[in-house]
Amino acid sequence: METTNKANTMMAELKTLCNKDNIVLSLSQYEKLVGYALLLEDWNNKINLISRKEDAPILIKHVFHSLLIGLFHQFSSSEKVLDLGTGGGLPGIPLAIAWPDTQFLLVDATGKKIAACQSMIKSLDIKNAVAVHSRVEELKGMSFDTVLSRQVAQLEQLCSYASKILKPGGRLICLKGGNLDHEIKKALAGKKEKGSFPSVVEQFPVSGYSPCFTEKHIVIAR
Ligand SMILES: C[S@@+](CC[C@H](N)C(=O)[O-])C[C@H]1O[C@@H](n2cnc3c(N)ncnc32)[C@H](O)[C@@H]1O
Repeated sequence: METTNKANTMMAELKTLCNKDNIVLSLSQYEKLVGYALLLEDWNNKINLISRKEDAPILIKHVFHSLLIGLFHQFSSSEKVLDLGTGGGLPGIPLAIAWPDTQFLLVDATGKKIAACQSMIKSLDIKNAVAVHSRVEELKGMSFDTVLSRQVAQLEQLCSYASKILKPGGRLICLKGGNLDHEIKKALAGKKEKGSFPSVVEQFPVSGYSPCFTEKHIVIAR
């Protein structure tokens, strides 16, 4: 009974935010997103997946934050997406729920985090996401239209990984915090060693979407 009340309150909160920002989702997608936030909280009590600082609800700080990528990039049905360093499934699981026709591969170097992702994907019956225990450098014979990454590495390093696995014309989309000017300059300066990737880097502030996202940006490298 208590869990149902908590889930209903969370659903109402998420709906308010999504409606305000024109993120259109069905009831079953809201249920899965709330279900994911609850499972992530449970798993986080067992293994370290996300920060344990209780400064903001998981649903906003992690789930809604991941969904914001969809406001800056429309995923398509034929698109192949990699979530590099997914940890507990961020941003890959919320985006797979929101974009059920797009295929998401979630990879992480830590096996127990991937085991948690696999369990959550199964419990939530998410058909378009697969979680694999691997370092990104070890993915062989695979290429992607889009590489996503949240809180994994400096942009220059992420561009180096992405340049080897992106299809021509693909993009790297990162969720990052702080002042990124120096990081972006370094990524652009290092492009000669990475087959001219990236040629363009854009950053979009997301602080307007919630007070939880002060100094946070979406960075898109092409
Ligand atoms: C700070 S966590 C962030 C996890 C998640 N993206 C999030 O936003 O909560 C960084 C994750 O990246 C993974 N990682 C770092 N380098 C990696 C690599 N080269 N290949 C795969 N995973 C990597 C780590 O194992 C760790 O789980």
